Amino acid sequence: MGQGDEMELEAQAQIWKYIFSFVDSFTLRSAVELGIPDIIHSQGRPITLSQLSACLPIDYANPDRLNRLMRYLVSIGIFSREHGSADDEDDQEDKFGLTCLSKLLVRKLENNMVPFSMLDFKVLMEPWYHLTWSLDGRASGVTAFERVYGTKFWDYAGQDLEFGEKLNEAMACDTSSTMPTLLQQFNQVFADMSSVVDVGGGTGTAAMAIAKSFPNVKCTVFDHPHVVVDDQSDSGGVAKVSGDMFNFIPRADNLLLKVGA
Ligand SMILES: C[S@@+](CC[C@H](N)C(=O)[O-])C[C@H]1O[C@@H](n2cnc3c(N)ncnc32)[C@H](O)[C@@H]1O
Repeated sequence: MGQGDEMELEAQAQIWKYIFSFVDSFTLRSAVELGIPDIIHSQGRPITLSQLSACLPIDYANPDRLNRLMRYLVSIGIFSREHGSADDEDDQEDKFGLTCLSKLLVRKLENNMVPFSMLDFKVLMEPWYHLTWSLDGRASGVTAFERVYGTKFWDYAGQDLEFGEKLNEAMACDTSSTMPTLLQQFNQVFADMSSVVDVGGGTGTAAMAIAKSFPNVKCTVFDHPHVVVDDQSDSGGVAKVSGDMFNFIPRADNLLLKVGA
């Protein structure tokens, strides 16, 4: 085979990968739904397919399909696989273990990313079918999301409460994992503040972390009414104010705008 042929094969493989990359999302989600990372973690060591199968929350797992699911997830680095020994009758089955990726999918462990993997993909995926439409000048500023749902993304989260709740959980889990670094890196910046409003601060994870580390800073979380309920009482040292930031933002010496990790 010539070098050109090899390059074309490699290019084809890459295109296959991009076309079918949604398989990664759905297999990973299925593993989380079944609690596979939790099961392996609770055993404290790699386990065989039959051991895994016995712990799954379904009556009877199809062994062939479970095997395929696990092998696919091994191929993308989510789980590890130790081959069984042909010489040892008691140890012939392959064993599946956690990798540093699947450790992030164990519910019990701090900073896990389970809420992100459990977002409602149906809601999120539909607008992508309208991506090409949204590039057309005639879409005149309407996003693909607005075309499908007739509203902006963050407003939709206020209408579909189940989706909104999962979204808030995902944002909070991301913020929990990044706040310790943020507080450490900008220690002096926070120490010098007298008040701060976390604008679009979700359910208040960042504001509560600031209030805990810097009790002298008056902290307020500000977000849509479906995310925070106005509540001036002391909840984790943080006042809660709801509204639309394009209309009004509570007064403070500092504003925090954190849109993700
Ligand atoms: C990407 S999330 C970030 C949440 C949080 N700051 C964090 O880092 O985890 C954006 C947040 O901004 C809020 N938001 C979006 N538009 C807003 C608006 N016009 N007024 C107030 N909050 C808004 C959303 O409800 C959501 O909670």
